[in-house]
Amino acid sequence: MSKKAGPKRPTGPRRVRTRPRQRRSNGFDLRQKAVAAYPGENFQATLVFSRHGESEWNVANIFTGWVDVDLSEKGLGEAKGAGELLKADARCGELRKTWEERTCNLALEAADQLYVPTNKSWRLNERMYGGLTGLDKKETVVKHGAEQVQVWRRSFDIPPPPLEKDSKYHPSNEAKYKALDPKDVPDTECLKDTIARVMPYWEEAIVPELKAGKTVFVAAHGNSIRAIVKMIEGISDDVIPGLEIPTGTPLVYELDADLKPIASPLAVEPLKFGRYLGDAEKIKAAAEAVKNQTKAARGTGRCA
Ligand SMILES: O=C(O)[C@H](O)COP(=O)(O)O
Repeated sequence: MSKKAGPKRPTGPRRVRTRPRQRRSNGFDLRQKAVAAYPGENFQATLVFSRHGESEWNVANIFTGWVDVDLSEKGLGEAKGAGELLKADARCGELRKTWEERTCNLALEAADQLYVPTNKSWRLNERMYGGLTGLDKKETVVKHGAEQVQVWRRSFDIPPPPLEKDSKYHPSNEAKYKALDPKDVPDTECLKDTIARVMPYWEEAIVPELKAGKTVFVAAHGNSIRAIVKMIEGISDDVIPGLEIPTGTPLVYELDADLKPIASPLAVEPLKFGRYLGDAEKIKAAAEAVKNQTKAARGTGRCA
């Protein structure tokens, strides 16, 4: 069968390409890089977490929970630094974030990705610290003892004491939470409670983008990130107390077609799959500093 002549190609001088071929978006190149880096792993998508940059209450060592506080000068720098690291390593396709928008916006601006579609949800908020909200962490140790405070901070299923409904820190007294179903507004939360309210968002707002092969950047909080990471890494209830999340430091997961994490040689215990971007020694020291926020000064028994 003779080939039917296709449409007549316009005659006249051939258009000379005056500009170099437009490079595919970095996203595609980085995706190719990731696919090439994990041959045989059936790479599907990249997931990046970053805890917010250091906040003013982190500096003051105050239990924060759902209270929305500003970033410190150092935290602003950390947020920008996270974006600079992202720029080199992960082209975000989607952004999921909490109400704490400062870190996201600064990070995406530094990564030249302010155009990324964003979505925010209270479900990514920090664990609600209940009756500890607004209290100094070291003074709380002096009052209740280091062991009890460690249980409240890092146990899997033992929450801090509930916060009084009439407290100025109770979310039900904040306009931005007025639309929430009252049953979703906690008086206190343990990590198990945090997981229970983060997971519906993970399934509905993050998984579909990952399944579409997009790089999703989740800017959230120490314990809401611990909640998702526990599930991704398969960390047990008795090991999870040992996981600390430093502020403003991108944590990258490459996921396979079943959204299972691909092991990374750069992962640091108790992580097996996630790799932090940045200086490993600085990151280790920052995670240790989070752990030591409740440590009293050596030998005095008083708070440092
Ligand atoms: O809510 C807070 O105080 C911090 O953001 C997390 O505190 P933690 O490291 O003591 O859990």
